[in-house]
Amino acid sequence: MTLSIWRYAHLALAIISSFFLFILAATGVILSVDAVTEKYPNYQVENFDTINLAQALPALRKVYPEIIELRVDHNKFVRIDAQDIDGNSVKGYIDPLTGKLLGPEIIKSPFIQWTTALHRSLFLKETGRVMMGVASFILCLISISGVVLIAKRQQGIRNFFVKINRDFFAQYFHVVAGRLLLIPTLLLAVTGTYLVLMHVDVFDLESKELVIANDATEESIAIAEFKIFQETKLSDVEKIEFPFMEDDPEEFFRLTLKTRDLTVHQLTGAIVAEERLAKAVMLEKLTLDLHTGRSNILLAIILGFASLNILFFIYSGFVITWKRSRTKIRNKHKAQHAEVILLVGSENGSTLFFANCVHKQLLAHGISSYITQMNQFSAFPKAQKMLVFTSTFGLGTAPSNADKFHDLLAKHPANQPIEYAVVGFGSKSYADYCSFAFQVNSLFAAQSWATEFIPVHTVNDKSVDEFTQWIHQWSEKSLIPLSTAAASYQAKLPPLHTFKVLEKTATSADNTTFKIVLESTSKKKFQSGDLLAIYPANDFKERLYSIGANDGKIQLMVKLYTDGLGSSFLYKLQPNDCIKARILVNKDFHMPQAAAQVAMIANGTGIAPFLGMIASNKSQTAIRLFAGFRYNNSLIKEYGAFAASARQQGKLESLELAFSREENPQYVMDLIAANERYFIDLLSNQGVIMVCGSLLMLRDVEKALNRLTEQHLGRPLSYYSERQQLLTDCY
Ligand SMILES: Cc1cc2nc3c(=O)[nH]c(=O)nc-3n(C[C@H](O)[C@H](O)[C@H](O)COP(=O)(O)O)c2cc1C
Repeated sequence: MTLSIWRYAHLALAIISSFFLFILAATGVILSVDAVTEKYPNYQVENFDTINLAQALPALRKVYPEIIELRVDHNKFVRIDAQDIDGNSVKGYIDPLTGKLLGPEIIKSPFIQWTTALHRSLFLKETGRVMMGVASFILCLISISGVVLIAKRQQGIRNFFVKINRDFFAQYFHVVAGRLLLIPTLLLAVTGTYLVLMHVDVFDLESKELVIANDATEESIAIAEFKIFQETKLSDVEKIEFPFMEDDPEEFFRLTLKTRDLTVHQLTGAIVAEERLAKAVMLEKLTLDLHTGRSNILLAIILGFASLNILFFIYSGFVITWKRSRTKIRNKHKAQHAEVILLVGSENGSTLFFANCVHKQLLAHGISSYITQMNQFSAFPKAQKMLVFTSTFGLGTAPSNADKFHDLLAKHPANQPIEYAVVGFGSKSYADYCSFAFQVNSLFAAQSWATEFIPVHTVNDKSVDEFTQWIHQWSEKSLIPLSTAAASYQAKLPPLHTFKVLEKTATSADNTTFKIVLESTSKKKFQSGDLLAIYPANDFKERLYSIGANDGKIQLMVKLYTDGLGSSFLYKLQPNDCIKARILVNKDFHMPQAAAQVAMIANGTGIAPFLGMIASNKSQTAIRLFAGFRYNNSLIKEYGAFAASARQQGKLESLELAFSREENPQYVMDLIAANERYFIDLLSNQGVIMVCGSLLMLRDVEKALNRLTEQHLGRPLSYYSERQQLLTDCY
């Protein structure tokens, strides 16, 4: 909870000031480049810091009989405004010991002047300065809240600089750059704020005057003898105004030094008046040096990077926020009425994304699903199933939207039995891998009303493959078909394409399955086993069909349900009609390339991808097809004809059929039992079994195969499925 307050403060401050910070940072980068480049060409002379005025001024007077002004800038370049012996006006950088002209006066380009004005005040004068000052102050607060967030993330300030595990690019670099450039960023922010405060007269800038009596009796001496000139280094000088008329005792040298202003008698060298600068003015100069890096090239470069990094912070900060908030929780059903409850613990939004993909599919299947954050856990009187999707943070602790779950679960016990399943999202780079998910699993296990539906499952680094493994398990046990295609759980959905209907068969009294052949108008590539996602109601409701690829065309086998949204939509289509759909690559259910032997087991429309795989079995893999149907109807005759032709071409070894509603009812499990030896040999010889069709059939097939492997091979079926020797796609 406390994390949230800091995070919200950090975010709110960033949002409020982002526009101004963007301008400050972008112009800051330009000005820092200018601060670096203005040091080239280098007009600083050797041993500059040792030269005093008693050395420099007499030498310069020889070369320039009339000097109006001498300035020493923050680069330690000496600039003169004078007339030379020939009476020519000279304005430029000189060697203070020889008077040699080193280069012309540099005037800031209009672009730099424009950038400076924008940086300081947005061209809005005093109002703009105040706005930029406030933005700088907010940057201080953002930096401070950022430090707190990093400390919390690192489990304490002691671990501030401990290695950071990479979650995703924007977040990783936001934190890494935040740590690296914290000091320069704070420096920019504090000095920027102070400079604005100076300009709005918050501090006393009055110089204090201290008049020293002039000793009128002193004799005239050469300026090289002036004590004050001997004591004053050029490096302490900002500006010297020379007397207008030489020898006139009423005309003085006026020296603006770093810490004081002096009026010096031009004949005797006596200090006539001295004004000491207020501390605030000196501090302002120092602040300006620190803010601009104008007096130190290394500082200018570091500050330039810090400014550039502020731009990156703005970008990465918004990416993080977008990722956290991109998945919107939308519920169609009320919590009190929902049968399936999805509880989500997510810090950065990725777990919520996975959970929401499941939620949407459940809704599309007409299941009353309700998704909420774990910290919103309350009474769910109609719940039958609870699915927990949670990440782990810190040292195995809850994400911030799940930290109250422990208490809430105890507070709201259910009055009905509920089956739960927990999916943990984490990273193996942490010692406490998914430990919060395990804690939650144990919490549920301790509730009298809760029964574990399937064991806790972990997902490392947001692996879609590992997540679909859980989907397989959960679907198979619940008989609720969820997509096992990785593409269904990726943030970037494949694009929609237009598909033209080429052919569609009709259903008949003894056959409710029809075939529809589609062609992609954009020549989109696909393989048998991929899925076609259609949107019959033109909304989020998605229906998936297994693709059988046939000569570059998509062949679907669809069972027509009178109230089926997807099947009736497809059945109404006529040749030449076009639909929008997307192809979801289902690489876990492609024809295995390395296997010498493949057994294909299907029931009903599950035969569709196998028809395509057999038709394109050019490598003549030894395929046997085992298929179960209800009736031996006209469609089966077509399959028979297809199989006979495939066998002739060497693409298929055999087709074995089982009919459940004919005389001597049989199921595919009976076909497996009748071919025991074949299946045992196939698995021991690295062959692959593919299953497509109903989840119920899959469950029975797996039972039958497991019995075989345990009895004859001494291993459970899971041993072979882990080795990709059992591929399934059931619904
Ligand atoms: C600061 C931080 C601490 C983390 N701590 C753990 C941890 O202790 N155990 C773990 O398994 N994963 C840990 N992770 C990894 C996340 O749990 C994992 O990236 C997860 O997928 C993030 O999901 P979310 O985006 O829904 O929050 C941590 C990640 C971050 C950024």
